[in-house]
Amino acid sequence: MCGILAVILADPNASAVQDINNGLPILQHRGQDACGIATCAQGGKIYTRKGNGLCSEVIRTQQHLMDLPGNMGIGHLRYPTAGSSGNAEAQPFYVNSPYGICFAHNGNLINAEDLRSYLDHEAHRHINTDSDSESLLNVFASALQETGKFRVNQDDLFLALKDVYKRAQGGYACVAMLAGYGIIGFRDPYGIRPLVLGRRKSNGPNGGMDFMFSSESVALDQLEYVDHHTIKPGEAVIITKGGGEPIHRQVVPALNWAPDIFEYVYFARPDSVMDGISVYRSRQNMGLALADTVLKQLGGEVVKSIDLVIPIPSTSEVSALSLAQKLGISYCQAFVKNRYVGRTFIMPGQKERQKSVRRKLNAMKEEFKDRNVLLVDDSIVRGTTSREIVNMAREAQAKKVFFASCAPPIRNAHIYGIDLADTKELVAYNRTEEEVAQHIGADAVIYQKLEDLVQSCGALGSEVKNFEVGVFSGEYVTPVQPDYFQRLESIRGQNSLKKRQEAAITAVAAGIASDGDVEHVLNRVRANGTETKVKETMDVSIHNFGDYVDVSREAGGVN
Ligand SMILES: O=P(O)(O)OC[C@H]1O[C@H](OP(=O)(O)OP(=O)(O)O)[C@H](O)[C@@H]1O
Ligand SMILES: NC(=O)CC[C@H](N)C(=O)O
Ligand SMILES: [Mg+2]
Repeated sequence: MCGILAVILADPNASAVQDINNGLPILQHRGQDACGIATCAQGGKIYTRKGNGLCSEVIRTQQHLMDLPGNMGIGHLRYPTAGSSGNAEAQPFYVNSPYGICFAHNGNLINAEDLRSYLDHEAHRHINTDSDSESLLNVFASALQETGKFRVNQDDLFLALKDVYKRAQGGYACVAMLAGYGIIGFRDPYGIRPLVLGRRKSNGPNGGMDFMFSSESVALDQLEYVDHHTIKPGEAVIITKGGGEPIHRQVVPALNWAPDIFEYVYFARPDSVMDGISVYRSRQNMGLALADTVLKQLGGEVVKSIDLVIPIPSTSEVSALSLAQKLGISYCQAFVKNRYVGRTFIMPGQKERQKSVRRKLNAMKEEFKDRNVLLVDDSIVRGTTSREIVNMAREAQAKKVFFASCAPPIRNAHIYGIDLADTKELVAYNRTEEEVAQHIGADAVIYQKLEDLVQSCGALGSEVKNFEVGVFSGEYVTPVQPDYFQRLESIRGQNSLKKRQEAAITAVAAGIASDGDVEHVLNRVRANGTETKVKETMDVSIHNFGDYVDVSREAGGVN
């Protein structure tokens, strides 16, 4: 899952990077691995700064901002999908031909390999990373190159995008910046990934309008961009640097309008409106519907015996409150969150995630002692959070611990940009609900019904009635090649092997461990407690290092 932004200001002397740098932290919950900004100054010169880390780690000083001049630019926050988490895959990507294009993508392509082969054999374009986004940019650039023109116009751009739509399969919401020309936003024909456009009166001497594209409306709200327009499936919008109104075009007919329901369940901020649906309201509805299921599944007597409904901060708070109100049970925020620890699920590396749940959440023991509690979370994915949390409730001497999830059991891969986990890592994979309860140590687990989840979002008066729900149902909104899942698993396997090898080679080269096979080297690194030293030598963030060691442990090599 990623966050994208693009800004173009009416005043040619104004600085777009301010808005981008203020907007990215508002979308930080969408990606914590890497961050980047590219701007374009007068004369068409492009400036970029990107790398691994949070935005505050990548854009650290005033000088960094001053090094990004120009009145238009794009920004990206990365939570990687199937590629790697290396610096080289941080976005925006740039190609110099034709015209100089910068590109930022939220989503995941399910035919990335075919695109690479097309780019290699037919378009003769070199792709330097494993990122599907780099391929997508090059498909666009190649189509644009076909015009053979010295300068392009809007029709050329829309035509090139038609080619992108024809070739790219999967989920994608994208922003692009053409040097000296303007910015573009477009969205896949199924409307899986979100994109919204807003406008603001310019403060510049000549008036006019500033424009911003964003993954979520909350960034537009906070930066005072109004009059929000949801980019429709298959629609593209161009805004040129000369001022003037955005140019909208339905480049290809919409094949559906099925936003990813996981945005409403977990990813988006509650104060965003996506595809006309308030995330906050959808979460309230999830809580109400889940209350009915809890009552049905546990029965009136058991529900009466529950003393407290307790949310797992932060995402489930809205739903847990409406659930508590509907069941007439007291609501208690008995887990307190350390606001300086980020989202745990989107951290790379199981060990890091596990540690972070404890660092992030603290149980107020006196609220649990001798009470029956119903813990509510938005979803149970790997079960990392729920297992730790139930444990903490038990340590605090709760009597009965029930666990309710606003989302149904997750048993399938997410293939459109929210890289949930390898299916085998999903706690509900090949487990019944009772087995999940046992695994996380709860007295019972109550899952939302899929139809109730869909209804919670779909009943909110938007045009959107369909949702992408493949993680729950195994049925995906786009056609998927039959061997795709197999290939996905194999890519994941190769990636984890590559990471283990890199870590082991570094450890040996730095003299931290003596030579041996990969798993033995990593075993020694862990046993000596020299992970940090290897990390420093590798110059990767601490999160990423967690991943190196974890994957080796998951593979059975390190205990
Ligand atoms: O079953 P798991 O694999 O643990 O994943 C699910 C958990 O991860 C997320 O929390 P996270 O800490 O990422 O974010 P939040 O603070 O927004 O709830 C989500 O809200 C669940 O609590
Ligand atoms: N989660 C995303 O949207 C990621 C975008 C892209 N597939 C990447 O890995 O960089
Ligand atoms: Mg959570």
